[in-house]
Amino acid sequence: MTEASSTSTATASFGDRLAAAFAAHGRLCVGIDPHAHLLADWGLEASAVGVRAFGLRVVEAAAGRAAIVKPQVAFFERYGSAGYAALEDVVGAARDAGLLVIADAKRGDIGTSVAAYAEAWLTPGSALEADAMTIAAFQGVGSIAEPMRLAEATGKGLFVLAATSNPEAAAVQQAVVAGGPRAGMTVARAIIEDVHAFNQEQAPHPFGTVGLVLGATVALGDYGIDTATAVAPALPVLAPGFGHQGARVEDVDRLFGAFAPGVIVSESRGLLTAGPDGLADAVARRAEEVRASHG
Ligand SMILES: O=C(O)c1cc(=O)[nH]c(=O)n1[C@@H]1O[C@H](COP(=O)(O)O)[C@@H](O)[C@H]1O
Repeated sequence: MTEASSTSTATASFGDRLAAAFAAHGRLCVGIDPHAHLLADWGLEASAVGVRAFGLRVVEAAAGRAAIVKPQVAFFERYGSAGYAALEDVVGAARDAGLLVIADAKRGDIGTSVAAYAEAWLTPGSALEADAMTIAAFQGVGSIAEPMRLAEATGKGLFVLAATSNPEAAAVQQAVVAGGPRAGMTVARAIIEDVHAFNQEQAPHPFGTVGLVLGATVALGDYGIDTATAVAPALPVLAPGFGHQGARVEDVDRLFGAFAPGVIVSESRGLLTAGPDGLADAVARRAEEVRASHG
């Protein structure tokens, strides 16, 4: 087998797929967050039927206009097994429509338990199969070693919470690591270093398998994060906080510095308030603004 043919038969990594999605559709991620008030505004009932219809409508509006959708699992979980069935339909429809799906599940636990969460979202053929999931490493980055390996093996991605958009997280994420090889670094910075080290051990791709969640509402310097660091350009960054939480698309380069090439601009309510009839146009406009401001 030639080198070229062996490459073409290998599973594409999440980093390869993310780069392709950026090139085809830009960096906008549309959040699927069926809040109760949005369901009411959209004329949908507060039920599993309502969140299913909401999610499918967002998928329809995002397909071909944005690269990524991010269903917020919590809003589906409220309706128990029927909510999960609705989520399966929404995730499946999004993937069929060519969108990358980041399941916003924010799982975290001891290693054996978090490994099972990762199997649910990242195993090809599983009922909830997504392209990536959000995950918490506040029980130690070592606790997510198994999900990191699974993602690498299956061409899936992970986004590890590091500096989140909510202000009340600052005291924890700016705290200083007490021991081990990252002693003296902030928690947020230590997570970045560990994620980068994992990606470095894998085959090179445009972006690593494991990325970060860095809120667009926070000053990364306050978290001990150097936005000029050389590790940054290869890291996918899920950046929530645009729109409703106050961050602006035109500030991406200023906020993220060297991380900007990997930044996914994520927005939920700011787009979803356009309503079912206005959403497609709102997504198209925001995607264009993102493209105009940072490629
Ligand atoms: O992982 C996330 O997506 C996330 C991380 C973070 O630091 N802050 C944050 O707001 N989020 C999620 O991003 C979405 C933000 O929604 P809007 O504020 O409506 O755009 C919600 O689903 C949050 O759960």
